[in-house]
Amino acid sequence: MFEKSTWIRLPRNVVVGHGVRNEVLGVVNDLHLQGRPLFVTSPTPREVAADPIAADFEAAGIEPAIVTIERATFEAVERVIEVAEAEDVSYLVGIGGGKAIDIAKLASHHLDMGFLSVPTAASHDGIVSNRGSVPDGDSRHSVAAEPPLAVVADTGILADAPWELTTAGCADIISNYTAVMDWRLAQRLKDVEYSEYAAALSEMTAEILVDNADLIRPGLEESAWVVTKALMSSGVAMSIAGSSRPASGAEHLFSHQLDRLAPDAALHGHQVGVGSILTAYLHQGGDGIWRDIRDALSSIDAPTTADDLGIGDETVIEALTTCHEIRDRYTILGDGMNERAARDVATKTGVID
Ligand SMILES: NC(=O)C1=CN([C@@H]2O[C@H](COP(=O)(O)OP(=O)(O)OC[C@H]3O[C@@H](n4cnc5c(N)ncnc54)[C@H](OP(=O)(O)O)[C@@H]3O)[C@@H](O)[C@H]2O)C=CC1
Ligand SMILES: O=C(CO)COP(=O)(O)O
Ligand SMILES: [Zn+2]
Repeated sequence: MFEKSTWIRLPRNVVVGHGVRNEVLGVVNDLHLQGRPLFVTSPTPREVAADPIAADFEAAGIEPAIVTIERATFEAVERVIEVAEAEDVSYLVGIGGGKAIDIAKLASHHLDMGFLSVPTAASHDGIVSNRGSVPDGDSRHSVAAEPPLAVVADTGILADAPWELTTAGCADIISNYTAVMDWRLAQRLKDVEYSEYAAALSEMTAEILVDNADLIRPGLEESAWVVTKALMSSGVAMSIAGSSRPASGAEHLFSHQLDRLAPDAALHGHQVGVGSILTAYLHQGGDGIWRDIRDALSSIDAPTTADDLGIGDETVIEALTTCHEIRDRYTILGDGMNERAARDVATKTGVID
């Protein structure tokens, strides 16, 4: 008897375009959300978007509660939950980059409330996904969470954000190539659950982005449009898979370890991009696609070396040799690289001198 079942949860409304910041209230009405919202944001996105959106709500007679978080931590999730309970809110709106959206997503899951995703930077592919990514001591959890009921992505805001945030989003997408290689490897060696549809969507998203690399230029609002669509598509791949596997392999483990070894040195997307150069080489050797990944990153001004990331060569080696321990996710790193092998791949790919 065939007993397999799946439950894919996706946003009901996706609104993308110039000036759609003004549509958040309309989306709330369309979803029949009642009561008071809690806006979860971080310092810069608060100024850029959360305060103006709050003014729209106030003009309509709804006074949002607002909580501003500084870092993506489980303590921040708890704080948001406490504020939500104290302020008697009915739904959440995550307004910001990856940290604000992840925290809103996790808190809404805990509270069993809907949430809206309002990205202010095209910097990560968690905009739509049903996963939250939070560091916890020596490990980093990819936690099942509430997917957004709706996404409102204002390309005007995204295009005005610092250019490096957009190149970080591109690099997060380009890293899908190696994430899918790791996923297929884990399926072959460890029989992990695998979805061909999610893998194909994730790879195709990276391919479309690379094919449109010439449209991705600073100051062009069309760039924000191209990148945001790719970020959403990658998030949908994660939701179809019910895991971050289509978009997170060993290159993400490398980045998560850098977050511990060199906090705030570089953006998530930039770190995973450099990780992807390294792990593509590990998968396929010198003749494989590592050069294409490096050239694609370089063509959009994303970092390709330790220097570009602002970290030392030894930090790269430490991250490479230890990041397999971060979580129980089988990748090309297997049970860990030794130092000589790590130095070899990092030197041959030009990531370190
Ligand atoms: N759940 C998922 O599936 C995924 C989750 N992630 C997670 O997302 C996070 C990375 O996202 P990322 O967006 O890089 O991180 P942040 O949310 O930390 O944002 C990066 C920086 O951009 C700033 N910023 C955001 N919007 C604007 C704007 N419009 N103008 C100027 N500055 C702005 C933030 O300012 P400020 O410091 O003031 O807030 C911050 O300094 C990581 O925690 C990662 O693990 C990434 C991919 C997928
Ligand atoms: O960043 C992600 C996908 O781009 C997902 O992050 P995790 O590695 O925490 O699952
Ligand atoms: Zn990522």
